[in-house]
Amino acid sequence: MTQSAIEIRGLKKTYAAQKNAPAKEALKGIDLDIPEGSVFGLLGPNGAGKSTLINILAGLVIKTAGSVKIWGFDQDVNPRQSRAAIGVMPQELNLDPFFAPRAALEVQAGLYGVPKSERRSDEILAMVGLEDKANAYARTLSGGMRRRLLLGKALVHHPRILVLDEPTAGVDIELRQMLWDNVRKLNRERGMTIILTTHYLEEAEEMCDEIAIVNHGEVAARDSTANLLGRLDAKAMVIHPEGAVETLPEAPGLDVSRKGDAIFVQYRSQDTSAEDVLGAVRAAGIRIRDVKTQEADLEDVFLSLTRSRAAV
Ligand SMILES: Nc1ncnc2c1ncn2[C@@H]1O[C@H](COP(=O)(O)OP(=O)(O)OP(=O)(O)O)[C@@H](O)[C@H]1O
Repeated sequence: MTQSAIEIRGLKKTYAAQKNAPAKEALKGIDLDIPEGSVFGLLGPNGAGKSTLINILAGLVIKTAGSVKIWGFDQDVNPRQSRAAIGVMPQELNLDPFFAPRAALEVQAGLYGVPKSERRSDEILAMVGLEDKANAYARTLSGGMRRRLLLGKALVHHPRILVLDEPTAGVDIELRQMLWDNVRKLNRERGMTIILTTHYLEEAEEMCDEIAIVNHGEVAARDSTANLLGRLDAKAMVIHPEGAVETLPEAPGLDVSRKGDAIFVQYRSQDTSAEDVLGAVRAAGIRIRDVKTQEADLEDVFLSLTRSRAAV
């Protein structure tokens, strides 16, 4: 059986009430096992609790209840070992502006107590493509370079598990590709377990073996990427007719409604083709002036998953 790199049981986090805000239960009892050697995606809408979860793993936020084991080490019993097993690339570009990349890596290694003989700063700089910026001040680095340096910093203590919080939010295609390549390499060649949060379905599809969807502080779904995305094949077509429409088209598998003057048709691409939809529209005597198709986006995905879960 595959070992768990991370084992989370009954994890709860309530942020205390502030002057202007009531207490917030950000995590409501999460149980989650993340298999060793996997690339695992944490998806969820804004405010779902992903950052809270990751920050607890990273030791930056203190949990309210429950237990977390990282690489077999319970955070409460072996805090040092559990922290050493994990590296986190944060979302914010929070770099000390006075340190050049090589110095930043050395300082980080020092913080983690990595002996000089085991430091690999130049190797890491080469890996993230910053060897020619080794001695440039951080404030002179572009956003993309800063992000790569943050990835480097997360790796200095040779962690078994790498956590990437929204690694490609707002980055260009070239950097995204480079980050993906790096992450794949770390996973395949070094067996590193990777956990990433993302808003991009495409990224999750490309990178992750398994996905957990977090919603309102709970795990709403957890499955292999293929199974999960297969459940999300909802599509929609917006059809602008010539003239007014008396009767809406009807056919099995179609969910038809009006959207202003247009006709809005939702269907599943596994069971229904675009031709089936257009055929049903023509069969209702409607002449088509224009058509647009829409893929399900992440919001639809969360809605459909949370709805189907509520219905169980
Ligand atoms: N320090 C804090 N104090 C009070 N409430 C907080 C704090 N941090 C987060 N929250 C609240 O907890 C909930 C979960 O937030 P969290 O940042 O974990 O969500 P998220 O899924 O990471 O969202 P995003 O995708 O926007 O980063 C939100 O309602 C948020 O407002």
